[in-house]
Formats: sequence, structure tokens, C-alpha cells
Amino acid sequence: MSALLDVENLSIRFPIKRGWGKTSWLYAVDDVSFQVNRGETLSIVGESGSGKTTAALGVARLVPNSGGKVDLAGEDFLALEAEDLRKARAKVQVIFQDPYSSLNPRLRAEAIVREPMDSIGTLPVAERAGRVAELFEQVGLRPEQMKLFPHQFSGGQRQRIGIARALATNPELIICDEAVSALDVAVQAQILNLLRRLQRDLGLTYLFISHDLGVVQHMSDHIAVMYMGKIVEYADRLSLFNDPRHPYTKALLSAVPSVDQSRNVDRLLIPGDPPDPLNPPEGCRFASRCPFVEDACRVDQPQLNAVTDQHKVACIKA
Ligand SMILES: Nc1ncnc2c1ncn2[C@@H]1O[C@H](COP(=O)(O)OP(=O)(O)OP(=O)(O)O)[C@@H](O)[C@H]1O
Repeated sequence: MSALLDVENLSIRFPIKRGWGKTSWLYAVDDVSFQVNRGETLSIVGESGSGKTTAALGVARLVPNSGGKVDLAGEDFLALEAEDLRKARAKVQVIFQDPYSSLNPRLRAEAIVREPMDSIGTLPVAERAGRVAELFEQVGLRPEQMKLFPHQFSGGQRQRIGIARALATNPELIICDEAVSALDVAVQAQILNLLRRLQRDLGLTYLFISHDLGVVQHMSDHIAVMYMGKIVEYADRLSLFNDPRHPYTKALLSAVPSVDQSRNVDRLLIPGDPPDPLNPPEGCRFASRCPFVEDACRVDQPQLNAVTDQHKVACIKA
């Protein structure tokens, strides 16, 4: 299967001002590589602050990178300039977490959905209104709702508008950044089912950012686990959930309540907080919280090594 998205050694850092004119760099994403096959979903999971959102926004060039390569559908996306970038933006769209704040409250729903077509110019002007109507139907909204403003919709309906807007340019890659986290559980299920149906019907590829492992289990083909800006484990869904190798992944999974009695996993608690991201430790970044730590873990940073064909782990004990 061919990769639609191939990310190599992506790094993203933010300048943090400290005291008199002193700037430190926070590496939110540190030398991260991954691929997503066409028509598949790669989820990125990890606790708050691990760099999931920054990595995804870096892929879409919505935050500046400080190194690396992003190949999107055969194009060197980070190297594109002005006009080529504007056109290429049609290929990657984002669905944001908060359907309340991500829609312009002063625009009618039809104008919100139409906006990416106008700014990227993907369709002749005369065809855009028809395309908006088609998108409304595709995401399960009624034609008369096109004239309404965002506050006249429920949270789930607003997220449907966000999805219609993301589909407007016929993208190949959609980044779902905590796309259902702000919704209640019943509505979450409807939106997740809609995303899966659209993926199947339109051949979409998803980069799915979530801290909710239940949702991730439902959506993913592959999963990357991030900790402090690094991918610590990368695997297909079954391997990750049935045979997690990194102690951090084991701890994340053991915290998920399971109705499956046969999955009798001992609860593994992660003590303490992550270290200061402005001053990451030498060696493994998880060492200070790892229940299995050894002296060697504090010396060299573990590389992401293959344990099987579909499974990579950055832990010297894996
Ligand atoms: N614009 C910014 N300026 C400075 N630091 C930032 C900026 N954006 C993110 N960070 C920092 O980068 C790190 C990664 O943040 P990011 O939002 O990518 O994490 P996350 O895993 O998506 O967490 P969450 O689920 O809470 O959004 C954090 O330490 C965060 O404070």
C-alpha cells in the first residue's frame, strides 16, 4: 500500500522568553517520522502537551517547522512557495476540536462551508453553490439549514458544518484534531460513524489526534504514541492494543476501563509529572516516571526500532 503522507524528521520548536532578553527553545515536536497510507487512519495519542496537535499542524504548515520533510501525495509540501502552496492547501484540511469557536459566528453556514473553495479557488464560481448543497447532504444536514448561523445549531451539527467545510476542496488528507472531544458520547458516536463513512466513500486519509483511546481504537489502522515531542511507539491497531511494548503505552492503555473481562490488565500508574519541556533529560524522556527504569535508560536516547514488521518501539527494554 502506498503512503499518501510521509513525514521525515519533523521538528517544531517555539521560542520561550525567559527573563532579560533570554530565549529558550521548546521542542514541541522533536525529530518525528511517520507515514500514513492512502485511505487509512493514523492516530496520534499521548497526554496533554506531548506534541500531538503541533505535529499535525506542522504537517499542514499551520505552524512553522524548524526542520524535516513532509511528502504529501508526492509533493514536497514544506518546500512549496506562495502560489503552489495555495493550490496544494486544497489537499489537506483540518477539522478542529471545538465546533463552538472554530466557526465564524457572523457567517451563515453556507458561507462557512464555501469559504475554502473561495480562498483556494478549487471550483469555478458558478459551481460553488451547488457544491455547498451537495456537501450539506453528504454530512447529514438539511438544505434549509444552509441559511442559519452557527449558534442556531447543536454541537454535533456544528461539527458536521466543520466536516463539510473540510471536504469542500476535495482534500486527500484530513487532520481531525480532537474532532469529537467536545461532544457528548452519543453525539461522538454519530460523528465518528460519519467520518468513517466519508472515509470509505471518498477514499479519505485521516491523521487523527486524540487523547481518548476508546475513540482511537474505533478509528485507527495505525497508532503513534507521543511523549514529550517524540514518538515512543508506532504500531498497527491490534499490535498496539494487544501487545503494547513501551511502558508509557502500557500505562496509557491500563488506564482505559474495559468491558472485556478477558483483557485483565493490571493498572499501571505513571507517577509524577513530565519533566520540564524546556529542559528535557538526557537519555529516555520517560525515564523519570518509568517503573522499569535502569541506569542505561538515562544515558542515550532510545531510537524507534522495529520489533516486528508493523511495530516500532523506542525503549531499550523492548
Ligand atoms: N504557540 C506555542 N508557543 C509556545 N509553546 C507552545 C505553543 N503551542 C504549543 N506549545 C507547547 O508545545 C508543547 C506541545 O503542545 P501540543 O498542544 O502540541 O500538545 P498536545 O499533545 O496536542 O496537547 P493538548 O492535547 O493539550 O493540546 C506543549 O509543551 C505546549 O505548551
